[in-house]
Amino acid sequence: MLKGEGSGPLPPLLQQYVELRDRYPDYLLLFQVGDFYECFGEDAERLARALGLVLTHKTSKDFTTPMAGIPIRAFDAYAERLLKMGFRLAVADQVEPAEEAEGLVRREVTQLLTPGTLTQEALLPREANYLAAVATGDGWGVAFLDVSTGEFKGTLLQGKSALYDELFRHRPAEVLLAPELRENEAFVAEFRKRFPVMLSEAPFDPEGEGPLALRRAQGALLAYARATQGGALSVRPFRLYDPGAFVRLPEASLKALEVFEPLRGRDTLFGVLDETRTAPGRRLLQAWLRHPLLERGPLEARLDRVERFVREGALREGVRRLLFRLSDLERLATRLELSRASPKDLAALRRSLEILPELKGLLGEEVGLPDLSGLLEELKAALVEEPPLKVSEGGLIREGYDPDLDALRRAHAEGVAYFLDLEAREKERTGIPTLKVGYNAVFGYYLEVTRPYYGQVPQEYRPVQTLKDRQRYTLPEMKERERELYRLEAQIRRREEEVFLAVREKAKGQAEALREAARLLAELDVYAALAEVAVRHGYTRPRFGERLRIRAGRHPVVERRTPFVPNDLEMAGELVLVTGPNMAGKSTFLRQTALIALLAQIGSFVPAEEAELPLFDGIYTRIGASDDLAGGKSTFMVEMEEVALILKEATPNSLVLLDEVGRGTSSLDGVAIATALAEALHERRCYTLFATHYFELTALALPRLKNLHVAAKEEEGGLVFYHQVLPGPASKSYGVEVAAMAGLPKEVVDRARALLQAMAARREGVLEEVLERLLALDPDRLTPLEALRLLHELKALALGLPLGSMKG
Ligand SMILES: Nc1ncnc2c1ncn2[C@@H]1O[C@H](COP(=O)(O)OP(=O)(O)OP(=O)(O)O)[C@@H](O)[C@H]1O
Repeated sequence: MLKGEGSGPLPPLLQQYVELRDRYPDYLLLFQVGDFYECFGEDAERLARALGLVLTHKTSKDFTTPMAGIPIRAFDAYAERLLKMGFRLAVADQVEPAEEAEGLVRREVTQLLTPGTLTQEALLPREANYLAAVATGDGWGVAFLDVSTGEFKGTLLQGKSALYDELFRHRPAEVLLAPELRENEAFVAEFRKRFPVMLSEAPFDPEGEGPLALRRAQGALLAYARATQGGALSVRPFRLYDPGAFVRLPEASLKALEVFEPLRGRDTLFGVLDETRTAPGRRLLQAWLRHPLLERGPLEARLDRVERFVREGALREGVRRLLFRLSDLERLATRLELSRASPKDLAALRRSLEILPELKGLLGEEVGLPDLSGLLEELKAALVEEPPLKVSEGGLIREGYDPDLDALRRAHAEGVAYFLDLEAREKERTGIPTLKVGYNAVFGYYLEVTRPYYGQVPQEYRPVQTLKDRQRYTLPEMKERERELYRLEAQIRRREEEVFLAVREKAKGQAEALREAARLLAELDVYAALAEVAVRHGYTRPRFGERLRIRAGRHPVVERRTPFVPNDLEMAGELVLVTGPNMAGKSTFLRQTALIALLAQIGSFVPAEEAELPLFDGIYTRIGASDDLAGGKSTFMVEMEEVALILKEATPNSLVLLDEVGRGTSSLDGVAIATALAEALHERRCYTLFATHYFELTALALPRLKNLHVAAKEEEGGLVFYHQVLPGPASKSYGVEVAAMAGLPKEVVDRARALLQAMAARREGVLEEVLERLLALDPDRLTPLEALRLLHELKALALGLPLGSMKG
C-alpha cells in the first residue's frame, strides 16, 4: 500500500505508481510526471532524506501522501549519488506523448540501474565496471561481468584468500553471493568489511561451461544482468582464466606498492603511468597492471611496440593527438548491441570513425584496423551535425537521406508558410494595420485585433479570447491547417524514429568490427602512453636474464615529487639485508625494486639507466603497518598472515620484500621470528630484500647473505640522509637521533641516550659474566640434567632475561 492519509481509493496516478513500484521491490521507483521523476509515500521520504530534497504532498480529493522528486534534466547527477548511496533505481518513463494519451499516460519501467550493471556513459566510471558473483562447489567460483563492455570471465580458486585477492584486483561495483554464502552470517560480515560494495541477490542456476561453482557464478551474473537489462544483453563469450598464468601479485602487494590506491593519499603507480588518451586504453592499462605476464615472448613483443613509439617521437605525438578525439568505442559497441545507442552516440561514432583513416595513414596498414568506411559514409549521410540527446526531440536526420521524411518536412514547411503569410494577407484584406498572428498553447494560432479596429473585424472571424484592449479570433481554415500541422509533426517524429532505428541497426551489424577496432586502438593507446612516460621521465627498456642487475634505479612515484637519488642493486637468489637509520630510504629502495620488476613484466620501460631482470613468478611484500583494523585483526596478526602466505607460496623465482618484520611484538620474539624467516627464505633461494633494524641479522652465518645499508651521517645539526645504498651493514641504528630530529623533548632524548648506553654496557658486562662462568666450569663433572639447566641459564643471561623464563 501507499503511505498516506485519507479515506477514498487511490487516485489513478497513484494506483499506477503503486502497481509499478510493487513489481520492483528491491528498487527505488522513479516515476515520470512531466519534467520530474517523482516518488510517493515512504519512498518519497527516503528520497528526500537521501538527497536533502523538500518533501511536499500530493493531495487529491480525499487522499494525501508525501511526494518528492528530481528534475529529469538533472537525472544523471542525482542517479549517480543515489547509486553511490546504495540504491537500486527503477526508472518509469511516460511512454506516450501526454497530448496523445486517452486518460492516464502510459508509463513503463524503461531502465533498471544498479552500480554493477550500468551501461549509461554518464553514470559509469572510466574504469572497468564489474558485477561479480561468488559461489562454492569444488572450490570458490568467481566470475566477473562488465555489462558496459560485455567482458565476461571467471576462475575457480582454492581458498578464501585467493578469492579475496581476485576480488580486490577487480574491485567489483556490485557482488552476488550464492545462497550458501549469503546465509553464512560470519562470512557476510567479513565480506562486507573487506568490500563495502552493494550485495545483491540472484538465482544461482548453473549456466555455461566448467566446474559447478563457476557455472553457478556465471548463471547468477547472466540472470541478474538480464533482469536489469530488460532481457537485452550483449556479452562476450565466457573466458575461463587462470590466475596462475600471471605474475602472482597478492592483495598485500598491490596495496603496499600503491599500484592503484595510495596508502597516504599520494600518487599511485597507475597515476604516474596513465598517459592514455582513451577510456578503453585506460582500462587496458589497468588490466595489464592487474595481470603482469610470466613469459618473455609476449613481453618482448609489447616492449617492441613501446620502443617504436619511444624512437619515433613525431609518430607518437601524432597518434596521441588523434586518439584523444576518439570516443569510448568499446562501450559504444555494447550500447549498439543492446539497441541502446542514442543519436549522440551515433554522432560520436561518426566522429571516431573519421579518425581511423588518419590513424591508418600515420601507422601504415600494419595496425590491422578493420574497414568501417561504409558505416562512416552511412552515418555522415544520415545524421545532422549535432543531433539531440533523445530521438523524441526530433531533428536528427539529415535532409536528403530519406525521401519520405523529406516529403513530410516539405509539407510541414508549407503549412508553416501559410501562417507566416497569413498576417500580411489579412492586414491587406481587412485594412487593420495592427492585426497580428500569434500562437499560444491553449488556443493555438489566432488573429489579434486591438480595440480601435473592432469595427473593421470581418464577420467570419470567430472570437476565442477577450483581453482588456484586444480581441483574439480564429478562422475555420486556420483550425484545419493547424490540425494538419500537428498531424505532420507527429508523422515526422515517427518517421525520424524509424529512420534512426534503421541506421542504428546498420551500425549494430558492424558492432563486432567496432569492438575489434576498439581493442586495437586501446593497445595502441597503451603503447603510446608507456612510450610517452618513458621519454618524459627517462626510462629504459629492461632486459630479461638470469639475474637481477639494476643500475641507477629509481622509484617511479617518489621521483615525481622529490629530487631522487638513484641506486644500484645486484642479486641472484640471495637474501639481501638492508639496514640503515629510519628515514634513510630503506622502504623506498625495496619498493622501487618491486615496481621496476612489475613494470618490466607488463611490458613497460623502467626507471633506471640499465635493468636486467629475471622473469619473476610472484611479487610478495610484507611492508609497513597495513593494519586490518576493519577486519578486526591486530597489526601483528596481519603481518604474520602475510608472512605465512609468502612462506607458503614463494619460489626461487619470486621477489620477496620484507620491511621490518616482527615489529609488532616483543623485541625478542621479533628478532627470533625475523631470524627464522630470513633463514627460511635464504634456504628457499627467493630473491629476498629484507629491511630491518635488527642488527643481529646482519651477522647471520648464511652463505648467500648480502648486506647493504642506506647511508647517513651524523653532523652538527643532526643526521644527514644521503639515500645512497652502499655495500655492508650499517654501523649503528641512529634511532635516538631520528627521534631527536622528529622533535621529541630534549630530556626524553637524553634519557633514551643514557639508557641505550647503560644497556649496551650491561650487555657487555653480561657477556663477560657468561664467559667467566663457562671458563670456570668442568663439563666432565656435570650430570646431563645439570648441563642442560646450566645451558638454559646461560642463554637467558645472555639475552638479558630473568632466570627461569627460557624454556628449551
Ligand atoms: N633514493 C632517494 N632519493 C630521494 N629521496 C628518498 C630516497 N629514498 C627515500 N627518500 C625519501 O626519504 C624518506 C624516507 O624514506 P623511507 O620511508 O624509504 O625510509 P625508511 O628507511 O624505510 O624509514 P623507516 O625505517 O622509518 O621506515 C621518504 O620521504 C622518501 O621520499
